[in-house]
Amino acid sequence: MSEVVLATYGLSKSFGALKATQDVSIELRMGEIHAIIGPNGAGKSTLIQQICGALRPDSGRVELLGRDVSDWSIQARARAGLGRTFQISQLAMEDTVLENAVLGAIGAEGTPWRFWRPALNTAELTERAEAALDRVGLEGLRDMRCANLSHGQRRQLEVAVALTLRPRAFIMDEPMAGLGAEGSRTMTGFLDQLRDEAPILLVEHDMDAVFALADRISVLVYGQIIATGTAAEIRASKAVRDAYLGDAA
Ligand SMILES: Nc1ncnc2c1ncn2[C@@H]1O[C@H](COP(=O)(O)OP(=O)(O)OP(=O)(O)O)[C@@H](O)[C@H]1O
Repeated sequence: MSEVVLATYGLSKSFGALKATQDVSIELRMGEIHAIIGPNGAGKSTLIQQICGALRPDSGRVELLGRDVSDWSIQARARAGLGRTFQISQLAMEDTVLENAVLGAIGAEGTPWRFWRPALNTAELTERAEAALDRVGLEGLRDMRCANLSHGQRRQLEVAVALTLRPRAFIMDEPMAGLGAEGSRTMTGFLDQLRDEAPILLVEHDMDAVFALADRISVLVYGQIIATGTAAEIRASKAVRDAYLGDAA
């Protein structure tokens, strides 16, 4: 079995009486896409936030590349190789595609934010940013203002920004959200290739994309993982049908 890159052990988080995640243990292995699915309010965002370091769990721990990162900041986890794309865009709309990617690369180096404009001349950063744009197919749009990109192109740029960190593991929160059929196909094809570079923990409501991409799927319901398995195993699971997928399986 391939190497575990990212793992949670017994992550629990409550908001008052509400148990948003309960004893969640999952593994992300080299080369795989592991999807987390579940109904609205199941705890998917809460889980991701605990993995990224935005929310402190009540109990449990997070390991990245075999190191316990539970007490590390978001930035420290990112520098250690945890790449992330967000549900809500973090792009600087007035800046160009290349400038946004360079911003990501600067984040990777830990350079203070205010120095970023002069840093545009730093060949290494620009090279890293250009390589990431190349990788997502946006190389022809490097001088376009981000505000002028289509929604799908912005999603691609968000992945490029994350790629400038040279992540060892990716966390993606609904990368298909708001994409039309063609945009979803493009993104699906892209994620399919990306998994070889860095495994992806994928939270996604688009079940066509999940079943097309995921090597393994974990189903989260009321904060608990009720099943983990291949797409075929998850489709066949009575517990999953009853709790979530119903006839969609
Ligand atoms: N900061 C918070 N304070 C109180 N309750 C919260 C907070 N964040 C989330 N919750 C609650 O925790 C539960 C899990 O929410 P979460 O957003 O993690 O679910 P989700 O699976 O990501 O949902 P969706 O698919 O709709 O994004 C929900 O009942 C939500 O209302």
